[in-house]
Amino acid sequence: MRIRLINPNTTETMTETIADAARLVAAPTTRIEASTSKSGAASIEGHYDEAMSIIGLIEAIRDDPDADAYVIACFGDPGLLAAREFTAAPVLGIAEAAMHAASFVATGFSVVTTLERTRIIAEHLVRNYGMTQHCRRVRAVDIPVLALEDPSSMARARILAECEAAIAEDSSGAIVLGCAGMADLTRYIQDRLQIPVIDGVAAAVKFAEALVGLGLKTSKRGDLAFPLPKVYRGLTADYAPE
Ligand SMILES: O=C(O)C[C@H]1NC(=O)NC1=O
Repeated sequence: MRIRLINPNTTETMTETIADAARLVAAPTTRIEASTSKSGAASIEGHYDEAMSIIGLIEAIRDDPDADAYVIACFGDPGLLAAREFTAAPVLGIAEAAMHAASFVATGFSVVTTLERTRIIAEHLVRNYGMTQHCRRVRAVDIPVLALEDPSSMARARILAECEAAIAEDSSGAIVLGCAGMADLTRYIQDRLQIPVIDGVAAAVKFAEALVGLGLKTSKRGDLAFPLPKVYRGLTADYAPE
């Protein structure tokens, strides 16, 4: 099978980190093809950035209509329901996937994300995904997303310390990494803290494989039916069904 992995921000190097994490767990028969949004912000750190990322996300799906599944590799899961309208293939958001995976291996988990403002957005996701009884706390290390790629930011050490605090203070049995850019930290943290650490990129890839293996596609009844055919002025992501 073939999964289209979409980084909705415009940072190619982060797409490479994400794709490496996906390929590490993908089945031998799964091909991971990664794309970086052609429009929007270099990092997504708020509602506005998420909104600005959705056209690029939809265009990435439009440009690869025959993937068996799609993964939105941004912890805000931007445009998840719009993407599920746009295609019949399964679409996974890394936040939703990570939270469900964590709920299968622990009775409570903590999320460690980047900025305070995205911490609040992650709390909205916890509620929207029905995870309030599983998520003990959402934490932020207060570093910008792109600092994850800067060794001088000490991001790795600060994230590890926040995970240690989560274990000591939150009664959590698992940690969810709250940013696609943290996808390369899973082993580093898990080996040091001896606790399940879930990166949403890896979780989403495996859930995509499972859904495709079950022959499940996105429902086209109700609110996830294909969009009504119309022209969208000024945009390139017109929806014109075959
Ligand atoms: O919301 C965040 O902090 C993380 C989110 N932003 C981004 O550009 N990729 C992400 O996964």
